[in-house]
Amino acid sequence: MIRATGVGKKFISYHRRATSLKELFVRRGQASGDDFWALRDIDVEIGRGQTVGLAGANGSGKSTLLKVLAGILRPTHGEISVSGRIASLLELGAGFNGELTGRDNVYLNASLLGLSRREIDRMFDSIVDFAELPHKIDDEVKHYSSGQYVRLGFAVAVHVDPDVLLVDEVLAVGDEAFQKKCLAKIEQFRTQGRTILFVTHSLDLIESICDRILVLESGSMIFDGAPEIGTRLLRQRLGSLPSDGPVPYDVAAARPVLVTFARDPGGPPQVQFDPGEKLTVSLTLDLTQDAPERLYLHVYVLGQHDLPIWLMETSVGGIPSKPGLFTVDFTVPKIPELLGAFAISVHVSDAATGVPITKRRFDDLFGISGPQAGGLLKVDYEARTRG
Ligand SMILES: Nc1ncnc2c1ncn2[C@@H]1O[C@H](COP(=O)(O)OP(=O)(O)OP(=O)(O)O)[C@@H](O)[C@H]1O
Repeated sequence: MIRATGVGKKFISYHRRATSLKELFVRRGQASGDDFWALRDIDVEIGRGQTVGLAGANGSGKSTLLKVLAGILRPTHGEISVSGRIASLLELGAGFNGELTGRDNVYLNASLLGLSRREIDRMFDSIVDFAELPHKIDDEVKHYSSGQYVRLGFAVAVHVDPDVLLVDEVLAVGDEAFQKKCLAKIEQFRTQGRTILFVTHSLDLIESICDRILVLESGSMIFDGAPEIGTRLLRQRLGSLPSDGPVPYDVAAARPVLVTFARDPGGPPQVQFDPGEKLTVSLTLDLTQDAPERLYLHVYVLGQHDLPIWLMETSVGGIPSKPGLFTVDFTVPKIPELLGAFAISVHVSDAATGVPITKRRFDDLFGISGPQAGGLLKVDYEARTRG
């Protein structure tokens, strides 16, 4: 239904004008004069009928990803494919023309989504009723409050019978009664098997209504999976949950849930490295209360056909016995002279038996590139032609 493959989005920082106060604040502190990657290497596939929450800190790339998926921004790299009618309610300012009346904007917007004039005529009153704006519908939209604007945008988006609904955090602008109405509509869409992707800072909301959470950090997708794990991870990253605090959890004894690659521990995630560069492989594990002590980790770096290239281990007891999510950083000061794409496989073993209690191979890859085009090892050589 929605597929993004290798999607990156670069903005040029020079003369970048903030279009909102929020952006102005978020952008402060970013180096100017550089290319700025708002999204990097995003691979995601969302199937029909899924309700997915998109979360992450301010400026992590959530709105940019929605705009790229909605076709409003063109990705710098990668491919997007979406099947079905896609309706989106993006940030204020995107979608409506301020000089036109609410009525004209409803017609314009719905016709851009492929509805005929007659179809729009038929649903017009229902849209206006849903938005609760009958007295305002013939005013120019630039005179609407942000809440009124969002009401109308949401009303159009849900009336055009979309297969895919993309909703930005704008819902938070509506008052409580309207938010409830929107959530009821989202719930109805869910039961009708439509696909919903929405941005929110409310992790409680994600836990209560989503099948899945995507977590962005500095433009990279650092988690894609179960809401209860993703929200805990994000709370930890945002500092609202102590990393060693007891968290009730009882699905498995120890589960590797996330791998990220960076130069330094805690540094910005990256997936492309050069030989000789520093590499940190960070593994996040989820440990339950009854996890056995004396656990240790084996981490295999796998090459093509899952061939183990090298092994990294913690010492026995290198995993806390306390429950919760924790991260182990394996830092390689100098990447060997290797080339290619590498995956990670993790075994959690109990020293008492030496038997792995959990294994997981992650699909996330990192690449080591160099001037040489093929092969696994970078070998110095000379080519000379004789005769
Ligand atoms: N048109 C643009 N030109 C340049 N930079 C941009 C543009 N739009 C967004 N950015 C930058 O890209 C980064 C990601 O922005 P985005 O709005 O996607 O973040 P977000 O996760 O939605 O944030 P928030 O939670 O604050 O809404 C930010 O640093 C932002 O300043």
